[in-house]
Amino acid sequence: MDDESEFLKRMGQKKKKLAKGRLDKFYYLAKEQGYRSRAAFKLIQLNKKYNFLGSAKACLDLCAAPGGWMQVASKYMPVQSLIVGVDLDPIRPIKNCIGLQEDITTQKCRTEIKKSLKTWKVDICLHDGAPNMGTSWIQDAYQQAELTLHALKLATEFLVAGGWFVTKVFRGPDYNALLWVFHQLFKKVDSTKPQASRNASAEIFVVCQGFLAPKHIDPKLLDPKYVFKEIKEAPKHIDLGKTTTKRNRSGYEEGITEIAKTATVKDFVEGNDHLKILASVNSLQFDVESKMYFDHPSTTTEIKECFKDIKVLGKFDFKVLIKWKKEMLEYKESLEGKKEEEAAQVEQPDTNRLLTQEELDENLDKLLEENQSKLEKRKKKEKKKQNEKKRVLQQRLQLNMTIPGDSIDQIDDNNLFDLQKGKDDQFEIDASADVDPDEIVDSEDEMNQEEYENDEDFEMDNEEFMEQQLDEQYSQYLKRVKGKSGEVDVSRVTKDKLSDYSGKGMDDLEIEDDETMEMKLSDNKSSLLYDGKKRATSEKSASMWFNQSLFRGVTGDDEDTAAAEEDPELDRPIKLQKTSTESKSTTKKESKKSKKDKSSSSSSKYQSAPTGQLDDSDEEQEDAKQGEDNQFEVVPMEQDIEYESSDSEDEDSRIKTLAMGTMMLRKKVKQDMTDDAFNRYAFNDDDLPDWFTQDEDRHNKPQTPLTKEMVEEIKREIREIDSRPIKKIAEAKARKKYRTAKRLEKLKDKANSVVDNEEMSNREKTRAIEKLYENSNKAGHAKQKKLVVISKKFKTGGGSGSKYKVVDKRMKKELRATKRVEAKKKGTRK
Ligand SMILES: C[S@@+](CC[C@H](N)C(=O)[O-])C[C@H]1O[C@@H](n2cnc3c(N)ncnc32)[C@H](O)[C@@H]1O
Repeated sequence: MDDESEFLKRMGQKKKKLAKGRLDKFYYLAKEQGYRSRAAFKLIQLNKKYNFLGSAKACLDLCAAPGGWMQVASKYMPVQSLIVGVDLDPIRPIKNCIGLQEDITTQKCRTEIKKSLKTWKVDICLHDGAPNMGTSWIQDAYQQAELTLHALKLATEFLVAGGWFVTKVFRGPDYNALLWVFHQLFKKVDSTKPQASRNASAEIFVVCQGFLAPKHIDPKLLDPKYVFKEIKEAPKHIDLGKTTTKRNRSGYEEGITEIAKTATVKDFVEGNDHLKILASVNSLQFDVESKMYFDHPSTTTEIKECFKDIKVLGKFDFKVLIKWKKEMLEYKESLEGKKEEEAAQVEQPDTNRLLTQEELDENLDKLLEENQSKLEKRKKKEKKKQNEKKRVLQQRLQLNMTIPGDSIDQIDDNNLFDLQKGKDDQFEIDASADVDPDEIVDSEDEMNQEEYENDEDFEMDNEEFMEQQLDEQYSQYLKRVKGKSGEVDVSRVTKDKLSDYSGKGMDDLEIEDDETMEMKLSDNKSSLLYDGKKRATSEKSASMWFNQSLFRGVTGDDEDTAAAEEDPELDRPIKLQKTSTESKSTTKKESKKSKKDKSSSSSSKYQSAPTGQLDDSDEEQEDAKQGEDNQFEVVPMEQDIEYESSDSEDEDSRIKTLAMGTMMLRKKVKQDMTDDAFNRYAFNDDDLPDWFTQDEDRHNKPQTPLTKEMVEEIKREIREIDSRPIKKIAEAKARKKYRTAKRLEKLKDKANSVVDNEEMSNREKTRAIEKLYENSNKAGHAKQKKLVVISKKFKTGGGSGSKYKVVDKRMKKELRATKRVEAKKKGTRK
């Protein structure tokens, strides 16, 4: 019989009522592997840790039914081992095992075991007993301890010296006393809790090894009356509710007279400190006031069982209880809410009656308050958005993702816009000339509705923020991959982000684009208000903007810039479009116009001039006209041009460019290549999805007439150039070579003179020549070996014999200078 069955048996439950959650993996594993109880895995795990079964020849299993441990013992012990199992309940026969139906506390059991073992002693005595009776844990814990002591008594009788005793113990008041006894009889005592033992269970397994087998054991050592005497005699009063036991013993806490502390389930559910309750009581009781919780369908048998013995609850049970408490609290609140509603219905029978003036005022006040709070929320949100934008902008600036002119411009233009707004309301009226004021209010209201009454508002912000972060990282990634300048990617990414951003249409997209990239040049200087400072900044920004490589090489660019410099009429401020919030209130007409602007921008790729003069298209002329009306002219955004940055070009593309350049030296090839670069169908598509354009940018590269061989040839040339030594090294090497040649020549001369010397004998000549070579070699080595140490403080001095020559920087320089001067003097004298 396993623990849960035992537990439920004690609680008067049947196994069928067992909550499914309690049937864990070991239950199913036991079923699968044919073990009679899940407890079998406890022994398997204990044996894995201590390996007591492997070498045992005889085993006594006390409290063995239904026989799971016996099965394990017969499996892990050597074949032909003797296994005797004893239990109150009958044990179904197990191959090669003996089963006895006895009470282990009786003398009869002892005799029966003796009969079965004959003259044998056992190497291991197992005990997994659980007492069969009891109403509270404390009582059962004592009985468990008592049973363990009985098992130990049997073990001392039948164990061989050095044998093992493995027993289950409940961690209760008698636990330490038991451990003490074990220590008296065994060499080593270990407490462990195998994985298969539930956390919720207070059981623990004590593995005693090396039975000392004393000749005489004091009977008091194994007598519960004595072993647990101290506790028994403590002057404490027991209150165990319905049941009383023959013994008095302490509870969990020292000095507490009442062992079983209880609280009501109502206290637990409705009280403020439910954790404190759980920590301090032994059980929770359903009283009359808790009846509503008792009857609730979520109050399962498992929960009721948990309430009976709080102290043995595990983490999982605690969680279940806390969840249940939460649910009950909600249930209670809903009940109260219903009651209140009913009461209100009773009190307010006629809702259709006419409201009094006071009630009307009250309602109005409420409405006003609500609106006020909404407005405040909106302001806060707007401020937050602005701050966020500023932060992102700063980040981009730090990462060089946005050119400074761009950002300054943005701020300037916003201010410029404000200035206009402040000085002359005419502009605002102009900007929304065709707008029905009611419509604006309505649309704003709608926006508010959407923005501030939506619960997901905050999440949207977070998402947006996250998006931004991702975008930034993506742009950095693109920068690395493609070696492009950051600002281009940023513009694209920003655009992507905006188009992806749910809840924002194309209009928003255009507006946000304005904030980052798109600029407008006003045709009519006089119609716009701006002050000098800002104009200067704008001009600076404009010049920075047009100085970008993007505008280099664009037809007419130079002329336009030059013209702008010369013609004061063209000397005008750069204007950003309105900020997002202002623009949101613009009319549909405006948004339509911006769409047109956008389409015109995409259709005029590679031909757009910074002034935004778009020649042929009627649409564009119309736009220009409209722009004039609104004091704006749209400068199409150059978005998809590939910027070649020589700095960041990788080796391959540099080589390809070089090869192309070489090819283009021939006029015909140059012309062909230029012609091939244009396709009359290219860039004609409007409103292409961003993912498509991006992909196309990345992969749609012009087919060049370059051949592999050409590229390889250039690569080889470059490699050859790269492998050449640098000039200084080459010179030094040449100098060395020259010096060696000279030395050899001198040596040769000397050797010749020795040879020619008629006064010397042949022997003398040979020696003299040998000496010459020796000396020359020595001189060369000595020079090489001389190390120069530059010391600041002159602390380490090298004596005359030292191979180090210690100098300081100053001295070295001075020495060189004097040598130089001397050399010069010599030169002039010559
Ligand atoms: C948890 S079960 C043992 C399970 C067993 N180890 C297995 O693997 O199948 C506890 C057993 O202790 C037995 N028991 C309790 N008190 C006993 C006693 N005084 N004498 C013999 N057996 C007892 C119960 O009958 C019960 O079968």
